[in-house]
Amino acid sequence: MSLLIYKAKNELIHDLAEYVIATAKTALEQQNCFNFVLTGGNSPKDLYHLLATTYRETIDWTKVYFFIGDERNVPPGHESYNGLMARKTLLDPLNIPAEHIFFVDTTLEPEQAAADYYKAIADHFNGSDLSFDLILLGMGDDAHTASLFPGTTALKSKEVGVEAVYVEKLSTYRITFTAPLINKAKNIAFLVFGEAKAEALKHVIEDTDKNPELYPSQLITPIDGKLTWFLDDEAASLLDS
Ligand SMILES: O=C(O)[C@H](O)[C@@H](O)[C@H](O)[C@H](O)COP(=O)(O)O
Repeated sequence: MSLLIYKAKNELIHDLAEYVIATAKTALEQQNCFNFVLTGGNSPKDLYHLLATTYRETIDWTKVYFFIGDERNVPPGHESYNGLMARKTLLDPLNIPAEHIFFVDTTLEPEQAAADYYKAIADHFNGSDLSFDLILLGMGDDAHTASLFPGTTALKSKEVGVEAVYVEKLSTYRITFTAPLINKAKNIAFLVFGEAKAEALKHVIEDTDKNPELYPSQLITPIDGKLTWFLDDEAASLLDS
């Protein structure tokens, strides 16, 4: 069962920050570390800024390990590199050390970049279950999430892993967590803002006959974890109340 929280975006961002901090505190109490997967795109920028400023002193950020759920096939310094946005808005302001940041090495060919990234993740978990404490996800107006785009091969993957996938509509490769890897998480939070996503969101959440080829976000069904949707009023405007 998933929980839907929706309200005006400026309030919602504070709810989301409180949720991230509460989830981190639980993980830190239980295991003295917090394995936190960031999302790319524009939706999380205000949240990252809030965590790095208003919520800076609320947890021991030296015990947090940061990952990215998907990456574009561009050099690490490119403006479209998700990791660069995360560094600028969150990681650099918090002075997170390099050894606590696990990003995709896109100087490699996509397949190698994906394989190396998955190995780095597996090495980090050091034989224990690859269950992230929190995975943040955005959603496109085509219902994609991470880089699980409609009609792509990655949607069919049954592997717990990271895959390189060619996205026809973008005419480029992406590197992405597979749905089975995402679904092992203890907590998953979608951030969906704006009217442009309202129709896709209605299909993702309310369609009884699921069609993940068309609405890939429907693949996100945590095995044991909790799924929470953080929606602004515009994105939620077509949902049955
Ligand atoms: O690489 C990316 O862009 C993201 O991981 C992607 O899945 C994003 O979350 C959605 O496209 C929504 O993007 P916005 O937040 O910019 O609307």
